[in-house]
Amino acid sequence: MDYHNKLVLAPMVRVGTLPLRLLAAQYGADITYGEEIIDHRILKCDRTLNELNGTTDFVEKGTEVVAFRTCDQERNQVVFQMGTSDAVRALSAAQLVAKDVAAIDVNMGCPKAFSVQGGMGSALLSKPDLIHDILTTLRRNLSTPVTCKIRLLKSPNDTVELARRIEKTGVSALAVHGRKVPDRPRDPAKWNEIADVVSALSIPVIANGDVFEYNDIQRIKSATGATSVMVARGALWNASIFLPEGELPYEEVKREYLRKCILWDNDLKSTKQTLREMIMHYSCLEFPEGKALNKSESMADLAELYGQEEYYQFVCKTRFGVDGYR
Ligand SMILES: Cc1cc2nc3c(=O)[nH]c(=O)nc-3n(C[C@H](O)[C@H](O)[C@H](O)COP(=O)(O)O)c2cc1C
Repeated sequence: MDYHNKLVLAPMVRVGTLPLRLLAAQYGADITYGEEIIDHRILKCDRTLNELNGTTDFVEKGTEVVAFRTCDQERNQVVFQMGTSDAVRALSAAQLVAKDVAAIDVNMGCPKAFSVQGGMGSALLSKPDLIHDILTTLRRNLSTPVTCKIRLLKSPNDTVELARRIEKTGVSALAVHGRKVPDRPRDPAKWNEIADVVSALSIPVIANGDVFEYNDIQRIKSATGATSVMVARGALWNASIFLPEGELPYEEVKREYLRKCILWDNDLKSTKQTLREMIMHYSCLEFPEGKALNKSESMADLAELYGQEEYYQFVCKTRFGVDGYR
């Protein structure tokens, strides 16, 4: 996988499922990360071919819960991001999905209590030996490219030192979110500290933080010297951010997102959560749309809310040969 000069959809838990990834790709994202999935969880899954959708599903054993869904269309651009705190477990988890994805990424930036208490996410940042162990184990045993995503450490020197150690493991690229662990999303991303990492490394660095419109892509590249740019919230709010000719109207993007959710039979909770995030950015959940969204109990309800009943019926008939839908 080539990490030079790429536009990247960031990993986003609950929202970065197949429809958002395909939508971002349709609008120009070259590489699309899936939401972080914990190694323990993927290890409890069976890999199954879903003939109704044409997808490859990783389904939690004994249930119908899909932990990770992918398809051929994204085979060469989807990155499986994993939460882990153990090299052997990480390898077993990665081996399950490796041949269905373009790369494996390890999340080393998540500051949430759930991750940190499990020794994952940003807890890894203070354990360079464990980072080395996890990344070298993955690298040596997989033919799929391996990367990781970090946050900034307390001082620029600490970040550069860690980034150099990471580079030595042989990872294909390093994504740097330009915030420190205690920083909040509203705190400005420190592009200058990403620049320090870029100048110290030879591997491609993917710069991440505060890209909210297409022009910011060039701005962050110039400010950091990074070859590639990763976008999270900007793409969640309007996935057409990757279009050089300018963003499409948000209403249109939202409808297109829902159509992809219908087509790929996306999880209802994830669909609603993503639509909620979009609405909260542009409007307010207390308005009729938000209230109706919160009340929706099925994909059929969502199709009706957004005037997609015909499309929904068409997909149902094609998939099941009947009008019904799960
Ligand atoms: C809804 C949401 C979910 C996120 N989930 C993940 C995740 O699963 N893994 C991860 O490494 N970062 C996650 N992040 C962090 C983003 O990938 C990104 O690093 C951060 O939002 C900064 O980029 P931005 O300024 O473009 O939003 C998440 C961010 C958001 C907004």
